[in-house]
Amino acid sequence: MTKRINSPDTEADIMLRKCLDRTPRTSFVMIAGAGSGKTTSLVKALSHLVSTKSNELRRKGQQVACITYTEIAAKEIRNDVANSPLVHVSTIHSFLWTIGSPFQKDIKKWVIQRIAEKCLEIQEKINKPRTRTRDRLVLELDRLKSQLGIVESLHYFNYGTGSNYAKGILGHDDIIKLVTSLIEEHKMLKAIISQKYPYIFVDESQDTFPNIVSSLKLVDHIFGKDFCLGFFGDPMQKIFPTGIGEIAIENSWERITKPENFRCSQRVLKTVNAIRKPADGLEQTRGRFEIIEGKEFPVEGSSQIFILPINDFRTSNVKRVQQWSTHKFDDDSWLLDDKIKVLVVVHRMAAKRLGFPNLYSAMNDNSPSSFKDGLLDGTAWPLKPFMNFVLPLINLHSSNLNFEVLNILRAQSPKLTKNILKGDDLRISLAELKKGVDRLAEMMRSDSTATVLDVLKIIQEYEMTSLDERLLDHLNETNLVETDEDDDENLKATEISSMQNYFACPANEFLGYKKYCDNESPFATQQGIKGAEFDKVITILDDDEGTNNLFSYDKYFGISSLSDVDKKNIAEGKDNVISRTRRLFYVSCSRARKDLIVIYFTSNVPEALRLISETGIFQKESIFLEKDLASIIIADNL
Ligand SMILES: Nc1ncnc2c1ncn2[C@@H]1O[C@H](COP(=O)(O)OP(=O)(O)OP(=O)(O)O)[C@@H](O)[C@H]1O
Repeated sequence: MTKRINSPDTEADIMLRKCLDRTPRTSFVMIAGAGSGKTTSLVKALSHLVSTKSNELRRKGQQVACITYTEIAAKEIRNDVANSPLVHVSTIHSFLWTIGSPFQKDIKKWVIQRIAEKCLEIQEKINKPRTRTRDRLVLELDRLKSQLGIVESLHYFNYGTGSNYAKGILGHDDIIKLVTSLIEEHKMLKAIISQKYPYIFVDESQDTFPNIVSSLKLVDHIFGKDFCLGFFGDPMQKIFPTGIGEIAIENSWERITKPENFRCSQRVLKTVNAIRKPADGLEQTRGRFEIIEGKEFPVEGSSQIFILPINDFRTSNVKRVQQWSTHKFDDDSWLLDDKIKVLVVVHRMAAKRLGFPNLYSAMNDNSPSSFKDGLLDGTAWPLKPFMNFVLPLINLHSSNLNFEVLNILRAQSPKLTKNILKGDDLRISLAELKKGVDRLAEMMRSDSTATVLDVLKIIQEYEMTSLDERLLDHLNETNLVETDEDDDENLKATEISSMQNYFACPANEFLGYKKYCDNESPFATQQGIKGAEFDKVITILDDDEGTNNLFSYDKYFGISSLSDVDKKNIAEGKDNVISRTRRLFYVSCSRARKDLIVIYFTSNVPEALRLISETGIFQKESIFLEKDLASIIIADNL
């Protein structure tokens, strides 16, 4: 059994077990702060159901469903419940596809309707008297209309990274829209869900799409007697704009809270509580304890901030702070990559050190916001052929795992999926694909000069995986329709220039980028480390390095003034730059089990010092400046 299961029971765990034992079944929301053990309670609840309901679940062919935010989190939970076949742990997209994919006729109807909606939107644009791009829009309309004909003839739709209707592939966004609408419309699907998965738990529920919550609530509404929906979350940890935040609790539901924080040392907990205070006033208790010679002691830990100027020495100043910490704490592990976690908002600093500066610039600088956001976790659509195909493929290829290489090709290559090949045809196709794999491996070597475009062309030439339609449009320079002049921002033009920069990037920059996304470097994003924890955390706050206007530490601390839009959002009680940044800061600081160092780069150090001293987030003696690093000398090219 794992550590999580062995954690002592809290009142919340006992309350949750009682809730799960109740007939008729009762849905619930567990809402509690960072490090309070929500995921631990979830794992214990799964284990309780496996031990108390296994006969019933087996007899009825049922499973307990557990939806996690990432595949990494899903793996951890599967491990925690010893891979019990009675527990179905998956990410939301894969769960929805498991539910929706048998309804192929309805899926086809939905896709046809979706294309028709898109046609209508384009037709409306064509009808506008000021449309400059009528000719291109007409072409786009023709293309969509011809897709309609192809889709009519398709018999099977599959789930992929990006939608390609003509090839029968539905991407992430479409899966969410499609399956939630199927659940909403079909009572039979609601019945099937409640019969197959009588318990559905959702972890990190604050970042779940609202339409997923509402469609699951519909299942509960009709079949609630035999169905239990459980959400585990913390609205203060909502990171993504698409997340629901707080889940409204229905009348018959149970609300379970947890007052403790089991993760953070005493010092870090004080910081975390002070960050949260202006939001909802929640003050967590307890903090981390350790057992020494059979006795429990609170872990004191540390929490400090360095306020440093924005200059050319930021990267080396981070190193200096690490060096300073080794002296201060008499602990060399501050210099070891695998002992610390450095959390950044945007990654230029990480990108430079890990060898993907061009990829970073192409996807971040003057690019559409979906590219910038998707760069943070590897989900931007242009990156997907590399993240989901090229990198796993060359990794297996370099380890001579030919069978696994073949499995990827079997699953992804249209050469193998669109026709059932046998005998010589199959042999010829496989030999061709092998050539393609060898060429890709060559192009991705660290000494190769191949560009992203070169790699994509090879994928296309050898039909190794199906490429997203948007990507194909840029590759083939087709359908690059520009938006109307009366649009606020010429999004398509921005996308076109970003894609040109992206195509010109050295393809092997993806090697460093992958390390970054897989958390194999000390760097991670403040957005990407939900649910995780580390002994030593360095959080870097630097608006100057980022162009993501969702967050601003200068605005949060009061160094720069708020825009009219910010003021309007605040006045109207809407989510705003201050509340978003506070949540990001809260999530990143609350990852530290023992020691936390915040490094804040700002253009106005004296003012930042004054304002931060007033917040009470850090003790006065824990606030440091550049002069405190004076004795630390390291090479500036680090
Ligand atoms: N009852 C408990 N007793 C002691 N330690 C616990 C208990 N519950 C959880 N922990 C420990 O506290 C830490 C945080 O737990 P967990 O990750 O489950 O919290 P969480 O609420 O899901 O966190 P977050 O929302 O910040 O991601 C883990 O190290 C876990 O082992």
